Amino acid sequence: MQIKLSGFGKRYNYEWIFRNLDYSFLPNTAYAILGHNGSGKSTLLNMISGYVSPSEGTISHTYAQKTLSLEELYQHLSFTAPYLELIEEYTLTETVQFHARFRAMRTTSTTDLIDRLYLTKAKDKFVKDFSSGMKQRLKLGLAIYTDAPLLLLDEPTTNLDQEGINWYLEHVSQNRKDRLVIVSSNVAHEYSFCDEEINITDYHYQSPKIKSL
Ligand SMILES: Nc1ncnc2c1ncn2[C@@H]1O[C@H](COP(=O)(O)OP(=O)(O)OP(=O)(O)O)[C@@H](O)[C@H]1O
Repeated sequence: MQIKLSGFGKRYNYEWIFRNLDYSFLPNTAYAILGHNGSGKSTLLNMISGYVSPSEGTISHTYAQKTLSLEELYQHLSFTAPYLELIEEYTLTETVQFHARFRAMRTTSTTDLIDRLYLTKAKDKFVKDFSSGMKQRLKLGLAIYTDAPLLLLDEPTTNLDQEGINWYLEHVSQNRKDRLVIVSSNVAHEYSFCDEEINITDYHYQSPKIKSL
């Protein structure tokens, strides 16, 4: 997967979040989008996923020498973020089975994925009874092990303790080969494996009046 942003910008009401972003995300590379709280990291990740439209500029997603339409893109990306919800009424096993009905997985079976999550003992537990760290591990596991060439992770270690962070780093590192991985973060350990860093604040818009001061 390759992604090209040209003259990319986002404005909410009258406020430009970022502007004039020209960037190419190359295949088989891991990128970190960095910046302080409210700088626009999640907005950019959502735009890369096709969920949020740009206010100006264009984006293209290319896979196997073909430019993907928005509908095709959804089958080629895997995305998780702290604000995305799980179905609380399902057990862990039901959650994994439900997900696997719609998406091809890199794991061999439901049990295989649950074992990789180190959540075997919780296989029949309802998601609503999971701790916040268990939920985050489940969301990350579903994202990392979905067989998609584009993996987007927004603040991946939210709610994880040190053991959970180690688990995430091990599994994302094992599964980054042959994929484009983009992580949005302001915590160093979340993106230590990344090859490239983009600071979204470099693309913050200043009006010509402010610039000249
Ligand atoms: N739907 C929206 N409508 C209006 N403003 C929005 C909307 N979504 C985001 N914003 C604004 O855009 C800016 C960037 O938000 P965003 O969530 O992308 O930042 P972030 O860098 O991911 O922050 P954090 O590190 O806190 O998660 C913020 O000022 C936010 O208030």
